[in-house]
Amino acid sequence: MRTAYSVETVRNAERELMARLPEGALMQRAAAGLAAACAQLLGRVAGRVYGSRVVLLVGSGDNGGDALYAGARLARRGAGVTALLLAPERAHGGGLAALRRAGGRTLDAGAAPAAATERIARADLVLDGIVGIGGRGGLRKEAVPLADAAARSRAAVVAVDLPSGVDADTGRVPGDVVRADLTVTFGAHKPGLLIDPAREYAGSVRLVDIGLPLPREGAELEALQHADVARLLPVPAAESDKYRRGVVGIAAGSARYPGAAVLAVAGALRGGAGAVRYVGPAGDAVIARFPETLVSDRGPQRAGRVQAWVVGPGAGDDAATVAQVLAAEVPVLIDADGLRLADADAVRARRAPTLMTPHAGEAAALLGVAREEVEGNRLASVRELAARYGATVLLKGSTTLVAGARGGPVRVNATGTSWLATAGSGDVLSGLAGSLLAAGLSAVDAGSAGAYLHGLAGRFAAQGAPAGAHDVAEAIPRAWRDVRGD
Ligand SMILES: NC(=O)C1=CN([C@@H]2O[C@H](COP(=O)(O)OP(=O)(O)OC[C@H]3O[C@@H](n4cnc5c(N)ncnc54)[C@H](OP(=O)(O)O)[C@@H]3O)[C@@H](O)[C@H]2O)[C@@H](O)CC1
Ligand SMILES: Nc1ncnc2c1ncn2[C@@H]1O[C@H](COP(=O)(O)OP(=O)(O)O)[C@@H](O)[C@H]1O
Ligand SMILES: [K+]
Repeated sequence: MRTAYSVETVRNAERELMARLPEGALMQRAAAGLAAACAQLLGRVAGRVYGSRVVLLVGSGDNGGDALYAGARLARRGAGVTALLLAPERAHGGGLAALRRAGGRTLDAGAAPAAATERIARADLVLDGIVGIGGRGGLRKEAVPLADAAARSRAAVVAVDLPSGVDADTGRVPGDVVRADLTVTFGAHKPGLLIDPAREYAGSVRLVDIGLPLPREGAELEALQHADVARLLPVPAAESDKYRRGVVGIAAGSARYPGAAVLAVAGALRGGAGAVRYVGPAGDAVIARFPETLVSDRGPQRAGRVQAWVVGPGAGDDAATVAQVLAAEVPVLIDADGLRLADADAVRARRAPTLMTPHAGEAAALLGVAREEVEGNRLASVRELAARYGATVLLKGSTTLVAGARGGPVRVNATGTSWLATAGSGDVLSGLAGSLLAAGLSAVDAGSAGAYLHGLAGRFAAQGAPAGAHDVAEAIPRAWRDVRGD
């Protein structure tokens, strides 16, 4: 499991550790890890460290200090290092002295802007130490020309702790920001490194262990890895039968959208339940494609027992079916049209788990805000929805977030690919996650393991070329095998 901690938690852990260590020891650990990552990258982009050109963007805080000490280490290995100082009188004193001792140079970026951008243009590597977890708001205007020059330059850009300008705790991008190829972060991932839109600016992320004593409880985010998902996935035991494995009911599709029913069933059949029951007007289309489906036209209450329901994909305006499903005393996944048709009080009154799976537009409609507001504030939005509905909420998108009904760390999933932005792929996810619910996973586990498999399946289906939602469903077994190491 990968975790991310808030700035406040990181600061507390830092204080606790600093009290036990000699002054400056933590920054030296950070700088050593940072310099090692930079040296490795320089090997790739410039052939070697010796003789390479490194430019440091140095702000007024400890983030700049990290960059200066790392720059000193690279200078000692023969790199030509220039520090561009945004606030020369406030730059980290010890770091400046170390860089100068190692033969590095400094330049006042404000006083010599042309020389500063020219250095960046000719660099092999730019280290962004403008601002880290102490930053507020987007980049200040004096830093913007440096960030722009770095974006234009052919240099590899390495962000120190965070890309300067992103919001560490929320993943918001409130203004101008540095775009990095690699972010070297210290002690713990910060939420902004794992959540869009900020994540997109971080490039690949490397964590340097500096020994921070982080609390076992109290992470803001969790990201499942292969091993975590493998432990969650239901595998039939020798004594299993189809009913013990769980039956998932799919109440989806309409005369207008029969395909949504087919795709939800396609996901459900690959989700681990022992049987899939379909209720709705698209029975013929479902049976034609998946003859193993148990089809009923008698409505959810008389369709036979299920261990979980999925309701909503392609449902049109069938509010009565949604209401019947919500009245069932088994876990329910509500997606698509179901989100619009579900009565909020009926959702809150449910005793069995509820998993809601909106995309940003649907989440915005439920919250009564603009879509952009959800996209810019994904973490706050998913938590707010979960609290309002007393339900687990899975917010879809380039990074998928799953917030539990009772708070706790939010699960984040980034296994997906933008090829998944194709009509019907959400229907496949709803069937898949619903099947995992029927197999006995909690709503948070079903949502996050479902999103994990769905994202991987999307990658396998696409492999760099467009894929349809049915291709994604067909690639789910490959994603299972990949996760289980089979
Ligand atoms: N935690 C740990 O365990 C460890 C932390 N370490 C490192 O320390 C870093 C945190 O250092 P920090 O606290 O000095 O804050 P930092 O990020 O340098 O920024 C503050 C300065 O930036 C300025 N500023 C603010 N907003 C700005 C903006 N939008 N655009 C431009 N400037 C802006 C602000 O100026 P002011 O508001 O005072 O005018 C202030 O001077 C952390 O990210 C990590 O790299 C490691 O060394 C070791 C272990
Ligand atoms: N840019 C993206 N990167 C990764 N995954 C994405 C991206 N865009 C969409 N997805 C995923 O694709 C699926 C789309 O679902 P949804 O928006 O409900 O589409 P539909 O209603 O057409 O089925 C979700 O699982 C979502 O997380
Ligand atoms: K930075």
